[in-house]
Amino acid sequence: MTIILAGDIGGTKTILSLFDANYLDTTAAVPQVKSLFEQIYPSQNYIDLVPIVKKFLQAASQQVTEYAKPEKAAFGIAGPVVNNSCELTNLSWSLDSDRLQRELDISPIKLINDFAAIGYGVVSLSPSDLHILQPGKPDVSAPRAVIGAGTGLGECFVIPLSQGGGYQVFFSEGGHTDFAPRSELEFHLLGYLRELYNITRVSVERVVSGMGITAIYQFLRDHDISQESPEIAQIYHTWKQEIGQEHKTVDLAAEVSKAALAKSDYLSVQTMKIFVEAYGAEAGNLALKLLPYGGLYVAGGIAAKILPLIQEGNFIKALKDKGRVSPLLEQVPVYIVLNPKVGLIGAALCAAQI
Ligand SMILES: Nc1ncnc2c1ncn2[C@@H]1O[C@H](COP(=O)(O)OP(=O)(O)OP(=O)(O)O)[C@@H](O)[C@H]1O
Repeated sequence: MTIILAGDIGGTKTILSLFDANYLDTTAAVPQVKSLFEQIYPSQNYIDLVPIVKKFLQAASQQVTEYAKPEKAAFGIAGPVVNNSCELTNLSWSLDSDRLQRELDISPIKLINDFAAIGYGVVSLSPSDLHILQPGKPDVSAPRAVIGAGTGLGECFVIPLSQGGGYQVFFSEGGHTDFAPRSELEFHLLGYLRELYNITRVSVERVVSGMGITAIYQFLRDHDISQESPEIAQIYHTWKQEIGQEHKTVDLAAEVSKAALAKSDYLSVQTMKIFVEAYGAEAGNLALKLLPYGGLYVAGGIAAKILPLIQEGNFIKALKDKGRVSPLLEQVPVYIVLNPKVGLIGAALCAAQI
């Protein structure tokens, strides 16, 4: 039995899990790890990751019959990871693997970006973890691409290693590439966002993310306020008042998306239509750059929550609407990732490979 510690470290919560990687076969097409014990901790209640891990291992030693001290660990972290160290976005934690290895007496420990962890995780997902949006013609020797809208927009790619099996994940800053409008309405949206944020260049993350949903909603309501429903108006005003506050009582993006799913609010439906199309178009841009015949995986917290809106067809239509090269994209398998633990599983797989 090879015990591995994996973590998904976010500004709000820290999820830790002990995995058994004993039967991990890196030459197998789909590597697997098995979770033995998992706990969730509110990150803000702790001054550092070390006390959380110690508490977790203490609980695991009491509750897991086949408990053994982890041989190695990897943590997917919400923040820029450089040389195995990271200053967390939204937390005062400063993590580096040398210190963690010393204080936790576990070695090696690897720190990776949380979206890169998703990249490690997608290769191991089973069919029930995925919704197939387009079957394409899967080629296991080709790259896989991962895109995911959540608080921001993450993009990475995964390359199968020809020798010895396994995969290598490359993180990217693709979410910060330029938003490219494709219609009159989107050109207006671009101008609106430049004024709203007082910026000259608009990144695609400003549109394809939770923050993007709220911005698109604002754009449409400012364009024609008469269309706003009293229910969403109330949520919008509370959301606006709470900007800059630490404690928030509403999530405007979530409310707009729920109203769009229920088809109960005109502006919300229009907002999500623009969002879904822009998301599909950016997924198509990523696909054109990588030709990921191994699979294009749509991860992140939003996609699975709005699956019926994605299934309506505009996502895949925008993805493939690329002029002369559109037929190339017919062969790309496109999957929506349904398993919210993909990042945690990915961290475990990353640790197993070090
Ligand atoms: N039902 C929903 N529909 C659309 N957007 C939603 C929904 N619920 C939450 N969101 C938005 O999703 C974003 C959070 O995404 P996600 O759950 O992927 O978190 P994350 O990016 O991993 O960040 P963290 O976990 O560190 O907070 C927020 O911007 C939120 O407004």
